[in-house]
Amino acid sequence: MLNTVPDQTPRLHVAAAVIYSPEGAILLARRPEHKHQGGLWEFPGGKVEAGESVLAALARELQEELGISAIEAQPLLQLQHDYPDRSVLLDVYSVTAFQGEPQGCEGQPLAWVTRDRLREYAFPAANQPILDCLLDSAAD
Ligand SMILES: Nc1nc2c([nH]c(=O)n2[C@@H]2O[C@H](COP(=O)(O)OP(=O)(O)OP(=O)(O)O)[C@@H](O)[C@H]2O)c(=O)[nH]1
Ligand SMILES: [Mg+2]
Repeated sequence: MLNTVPDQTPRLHVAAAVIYSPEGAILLARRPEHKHQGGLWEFPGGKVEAGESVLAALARELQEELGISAIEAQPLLQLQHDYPDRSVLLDVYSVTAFQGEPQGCEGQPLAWVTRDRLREYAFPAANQPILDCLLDSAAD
């Protein structure tokens, strides 16, 4: 029988957090060199596992990567991006309260960055709509 079903790589579902300090700075983490989009700065987070809710994934990733517990998270935006080697669906939340002091638990460098300095950091291409959103809201 002819195979008429096109090859489809499933879209990777990712939960990511724009984490705010009480002073309003945003936490960035640098992706390890050997990982997808390595060396670029990201909003902490990771893959949603099968059967897991996005918020549960977000909380788990922030605990694993930064050692913090998210207390308040609001949906910010959802976006899709097709890299040559993978397609992602990013579910982005604003985290405005958390418990603990963020640390690079996986050895990743961290930076607290004010919105006016976000442009100085190199991000994966998928992140452009997130940056547009954050920079737009800087106008208010
Ligand atoms: N966390 C995060 N991932 C992003 C961002 N932008 C972006 O394109 N991604 C992509 O989304 C995917 C997230 O994967 P990840 O490497 O964080 O996943 P993970 O924490 O579960 O890591 P693991 O696979 O080593 O367990 C990667 O392909 C990554 O390149 C971002 O701002 N934050
Ligand atoms: Mg991750």
